[in-house]
Amino acid sequence: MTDKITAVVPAAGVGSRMAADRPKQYLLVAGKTILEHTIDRLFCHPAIQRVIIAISKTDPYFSALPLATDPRITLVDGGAERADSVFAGLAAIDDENSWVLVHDAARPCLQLSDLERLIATASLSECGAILASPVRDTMKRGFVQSPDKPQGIRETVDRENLWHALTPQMFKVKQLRDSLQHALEQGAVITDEASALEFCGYVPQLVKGRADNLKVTQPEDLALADFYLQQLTKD
Ligand SMILES: Nc1ccn([C@@H]2O[C@H](COP(=O)(O)OP(=O)(O)OP(=O)(O)O)[C@@H](O)[C@H]2O)c(=O)n1
Ligand SMILES: C[C@](O)(CO)[C@H](O)COP(=O)(O)O
Repeated sequence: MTDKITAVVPAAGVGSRMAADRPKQYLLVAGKTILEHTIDRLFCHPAIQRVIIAISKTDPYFSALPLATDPRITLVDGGAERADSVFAGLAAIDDENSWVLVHDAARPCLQLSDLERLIATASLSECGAILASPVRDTMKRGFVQSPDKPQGIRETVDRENLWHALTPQMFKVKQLRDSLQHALEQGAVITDEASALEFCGYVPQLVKGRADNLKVTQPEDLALADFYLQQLTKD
């Protein structure tokens, strides 16, 4: 079992799809900012003793949070893309043989049971593991018929063994740092940590996670996140 894990939380995004008056990680839900809920969820696990948060260089919000004086928190400057922010977080970890768990600031509803299962699986895996949720809907691939028309259906995608990648995603620091560096240097499009390892030929494992571990992305997600968080505080 893994007794010490560092978490890296990319929180330097602008939340353009949310179209709010501030980045979505600073919107209030169930009495706190989304970022604060996310950090609270991570510290629920005793193995997570340090959280590195990547925030924008011009972030005016973080310093007003109680988190700003939490000794378990380290701040780093985020980058242009999520992968750059994660890479900056990894640079703040000295022990490259230790475990790192990357979790989106925008996923505040993570449950301890999922965190425990991810850690248990990843710590026994050669290539780490990620939380993921099996696709439940019929999946279509669209195509642009013309700029002024809705996309048409190109095909129905076989959803057998198709998953939504979630976070946290957990790996050994060196394996993730080297994979991310190589993939980015090769110009690969990296939207999650596992895709960097895949690019380098590794096979991370999928751990079935709860579908309520949503990434708050657009306005209608706020009410759902509030509902889920209210349920969590009742437990
Ligand atoms: N340059 C970036 C971009 C994103 N993120 C973080 O990565 C997580 C997942 O990204 P996403 O949901 O896409 O957030 P945003 O990029 O802020 O949203 P949008 O794409 O709507 O602008 C978020 O916690 C976000 O803060 C980051 O740390 N650095
Ligand atoms: C990492 C991630 O949460 C996996 O689904 C997701 O890719 C992050 O959101 P983004 O919009 O791709 O940055």
